[in-house]
Amino acid sequence: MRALILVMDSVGIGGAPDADRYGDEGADTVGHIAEACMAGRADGSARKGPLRLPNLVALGLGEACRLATGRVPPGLDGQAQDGQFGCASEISKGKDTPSGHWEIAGVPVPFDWGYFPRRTPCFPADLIKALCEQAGLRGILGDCHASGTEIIAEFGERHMQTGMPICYTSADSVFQIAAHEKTFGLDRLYEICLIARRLLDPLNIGRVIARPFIGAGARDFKRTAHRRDFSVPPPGTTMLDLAASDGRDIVTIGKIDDIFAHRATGRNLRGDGNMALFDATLKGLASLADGGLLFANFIDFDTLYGHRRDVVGYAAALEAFDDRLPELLTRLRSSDLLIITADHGCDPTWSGTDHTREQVPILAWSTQSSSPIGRRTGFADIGATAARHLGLPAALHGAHF
Ligand SMILES: O=P(O)(O)O[C@H]1O[C@H](CO)[C@@H](O)[C@H]1O
Ligand SMILES: [Mn+2]
Ligand SMILES: [Mn+2]
Repeated sequence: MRALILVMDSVGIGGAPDADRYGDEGADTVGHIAEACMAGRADGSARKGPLRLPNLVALGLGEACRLATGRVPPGLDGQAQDGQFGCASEISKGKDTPSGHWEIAGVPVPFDWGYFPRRTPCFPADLIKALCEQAGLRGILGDCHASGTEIIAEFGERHMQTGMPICYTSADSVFQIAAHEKTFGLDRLYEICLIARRLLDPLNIGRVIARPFIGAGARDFKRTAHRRDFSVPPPGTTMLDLAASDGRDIVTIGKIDDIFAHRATGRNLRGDGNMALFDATLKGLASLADGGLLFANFIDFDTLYGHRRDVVGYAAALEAFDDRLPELLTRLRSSDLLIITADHGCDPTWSGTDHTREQVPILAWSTQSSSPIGRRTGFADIGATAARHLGLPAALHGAHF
């Protein structure tokens, strides 16, 4: 008996009841990608034609979309055959990665994060002064809201010439630092991130993110897999904490350990990209002890395609993930529970480059019959269900389905 939670980062399915408060009314990551595919607007070298997700549809993705928005996205019709499906809206106010993951694990965020204003410079002058003094920097570049790939194209060469790191933010509660892996150095980048982390605690900033990149010039800069997130710890007892206190085996895949500030994150397996992360998931599952929990994050949907507003890439990534699912399903035991979900949306057809407030799918594979999941308020029901499956005490939030 084991429990697996797979988070497809940013794979929202529309219909968040409070989307208008975020300027996201109508945003629908899966729905809009499926529409673009059906209309022939997502044909490229990586893929063509209507969106094909037969395994996710068999797990109930199309039906979950119908619950969230009232309609099945084109190409995703089909009954759920392999499990129960549902959708959930988020309680936490932030539409960011930690808020979504912590809420899944039973800890909605009860406070407002600190954010930086949408103006340049966006960071408080005394913060940057302290950072430069403590880190021995002569200054920073950026100091604005930006897309991470665009800002390294803009400032990367100047960064290489001057040694000043590129600092930027987004609609999330983040302080991101981009620097060249070779000329600036990875260790030095992590070191200044830790200094920034301490300085940003009083401002209630959720994450400092190291964004290393390589390349000789603006045309070939490429971000590397050495990204690190320096998160504040979750503000309550998560299902990971409960599993760890009970001595359970825990395997985390990808950036889950960073998201939970390395608290009760067990053995962590990483991989560069969704396919490597899927390999790591299979490997982690093979070694997962009975009664254990595997918690995985698949980041490419969000970072490579959602934020880049790349519909073709996003559709291809969904299809590639779907393609791998049978490998996982055949490795499950009849006593296991698998839940596939998401942490927020990042509609690649939406304006800007930020996340979108959306509901998330809940696709649960289990041979034990259970009642329909339906529309849930709060992602915490996901963790509550996994905890109950494992016979763990319930976290403070969430009701099992
Ligand atoms: O544009 P990039 O650097 O990918 O940044 C994105 O990644 C950050 C963390 O997930 C978000 O805050 C978003 O802005
Ligand atoms: Mn995310
Ligand atoms: Mn993101």
